[in-house]
Amino acid sequence: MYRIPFLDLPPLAGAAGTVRLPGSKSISNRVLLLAGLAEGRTLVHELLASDDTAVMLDALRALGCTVEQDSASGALAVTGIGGRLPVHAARLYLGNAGTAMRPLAAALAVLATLQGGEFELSGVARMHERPIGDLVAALRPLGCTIDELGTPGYPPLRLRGTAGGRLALERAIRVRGDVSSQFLTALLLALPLAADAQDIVVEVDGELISKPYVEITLNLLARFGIAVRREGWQRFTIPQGSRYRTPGTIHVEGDASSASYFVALGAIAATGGDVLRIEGVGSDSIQGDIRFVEAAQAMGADVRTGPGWLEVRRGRWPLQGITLDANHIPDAAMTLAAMALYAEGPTRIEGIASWRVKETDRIAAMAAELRRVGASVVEGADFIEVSAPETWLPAAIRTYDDHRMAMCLSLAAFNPTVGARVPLRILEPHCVAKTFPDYFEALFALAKADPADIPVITVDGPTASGKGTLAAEIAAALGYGLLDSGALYRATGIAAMWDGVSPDDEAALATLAEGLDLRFGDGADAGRTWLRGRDITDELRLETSGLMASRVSAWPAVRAALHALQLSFRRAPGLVADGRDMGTVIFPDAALKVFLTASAQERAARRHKQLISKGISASLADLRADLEARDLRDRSRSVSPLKPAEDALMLDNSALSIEDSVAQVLAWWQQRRPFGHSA
Ligand SMILES: Nc1ncnc2c1ncn2[C@@H]1O[C@H](COP(=O)(O)OP(=O)(O)OP(=O)(O)O)[C@@H](O)[C@H]1O
Ligand SMILES: Nc1ccn([C@H]2C[C@H](O)[C@@H](COP(=O)(O)O)O2)c(=O)n1
Repeated sequence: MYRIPFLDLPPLAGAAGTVRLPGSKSISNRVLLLAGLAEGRTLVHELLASDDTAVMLDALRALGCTVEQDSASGALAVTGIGGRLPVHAARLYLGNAGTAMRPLAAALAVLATLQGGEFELSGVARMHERPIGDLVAALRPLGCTIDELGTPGYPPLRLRGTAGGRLALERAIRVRGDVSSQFLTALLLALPLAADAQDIVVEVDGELISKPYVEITLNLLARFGIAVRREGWQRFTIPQGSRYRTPGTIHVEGDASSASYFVALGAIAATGGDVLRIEGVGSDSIQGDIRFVEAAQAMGADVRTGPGWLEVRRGRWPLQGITLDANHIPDAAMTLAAMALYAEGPTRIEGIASWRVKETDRIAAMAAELRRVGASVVEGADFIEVSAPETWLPAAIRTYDDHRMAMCLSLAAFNPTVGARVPLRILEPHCVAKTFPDYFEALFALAKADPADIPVITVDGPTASGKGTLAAEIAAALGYGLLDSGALYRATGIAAMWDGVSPDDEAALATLAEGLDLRFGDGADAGRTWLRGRDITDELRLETSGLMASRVSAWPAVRAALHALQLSFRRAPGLVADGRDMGTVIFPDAALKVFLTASAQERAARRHKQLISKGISASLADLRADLEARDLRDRSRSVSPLKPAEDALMLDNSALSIEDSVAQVLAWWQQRRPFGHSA
């Protein structure tokens, strides 16, 4: 996940490949709560790992459930409380997870009333602005004691009761259904806790919105042994004697709302025979948002489906604007507003008043951010109408701590498909952690870009000037990839030493370089390097390897052999490359070129300190002599000598800290980008 203040997306021109979706948030949190209330152990496969499920898991642990990884299956094992509270007091922090706050509030209100206890539920500031009053209003007449600790009608809440209390269940429980279907879902998930002695009836006031989410609830309740009887969408009966029974094992299907971004991506950018395949959700989905596919098809997407998969190609182009009542797909409908950027005629999405009480006021937020990229937008209390930009603008997109804002607006980066070529900045991209922590990684794995559009920052300079350190920090700050080009020459030198190839045998060295079986680790292995399957991370940094690299790199055939490999590192969202000729030869079109220097004395002192810290003794004088000899060879060779590019910015960091150098380069970078500092 990109934990950085902003992520710049280069103009993206196409998309193809396969994406495996993370588990559905709605299913994950319902399954977790049901498993937590049930008796016995439930193995949950393909659970979504995200902020919203993390807060639910923390809550279950605090309430006395056991949550562990099952080593045999790799699934998450939840051992529930069997409807009996082992813990009678807890303070639960639920972030911004509506799917945790509402059902837990109902379940703990019921449990505290019947078995005694005191529970406080709170969340982030926005959670305290998201309504819960209708649920409180449904629970209080039953005899639940609920204190509203902040603004009436909103979390935080305290739920309390004394053991032996009873619930007034003789009459139907009434709940409003026209603000959020989560209130009904919360009651349906919680009330089986009290169905020992009688049927429990819940009646909905007003037109129930987001019915498909209630269908998910009913479907999962059935999986846990609760067969709710439904009369239309107004009356629901939980039969007497209902008891949660673990199904033993349950699989969470991929998130249909998350699928919408990739369906849209295929419709916009899977051209010329390319296909975008989405795995984890398909024609057999129990999620209402799967019907987003119909809306996307109406706009022109070519979508084929099967059990557990979707395949998308561009169909009609440009897409076609539609008018749709999206009450049945409230979350995925946001993606239609992003597709509207590529449509002929306006796209009007109606029946979406609930957007205003989600993670943010999504109607206002979408309107503001779509306008930022150049779209014309009309908004109303319960609709939004979007027309494609006449002129695309490079924009810094605010995300309002709303995962869907970030994911939807990222689709604006595909503007080269309509003849524009503007980059996009997504502010606070880590908000996607709520449902799809690796969303941007998944997007970049599918996206195609013209290499010329992928920004490169080069850092060249003499040995031990701090290039590697600076490049790694800049890459981390921008979420860009990293090319340590010296490592390629070092690895070639190591391979030559292993194979007994002379550093003077240009042809043999070039053959080695050409077939270099080199692998750079990522994730938990980031920073490690393997040559022919052998870990050479430490060997790579030895002074002997550096000197050998300096010798082999002087041969034109070796440099030619490594050229294409270096270019292949230029991938979205961008690259920081360090070496000797990054700005002069390999990436002459780099957007920013830095030539980093420091005095020989300072560089020798740094190298000395570095070696001593690794327990390697070295003489300062010898080190200085070695690095000066290496610099001389690197500067005076006939091909790609070490020298600043004509358009490089010089940075002498002899008297600068690492932080100062990083800040300077980031400041230069900001000046080069079209976004300015807007937020
Ligand atoms: N601005 C700085 N101030 C102080 N120390 C620094 C600075 N920049 C880097 N260093 C330290 O200098 C040492 C050498 O840095 P680094 O390995 O990044 O240099 P390099 O130019 O990549 O070297 P090489 O060309 O040999 O790969 C490291 O221990 C690093 O922490
Ligand atoms: N782009 C590059 C990178 C490195 N080299 C050569 C010259 C260096 O002395 C040697 C080791 O590089 P380091 O890891 O210290 O950056 O490799 C080069 O010629 N061109």
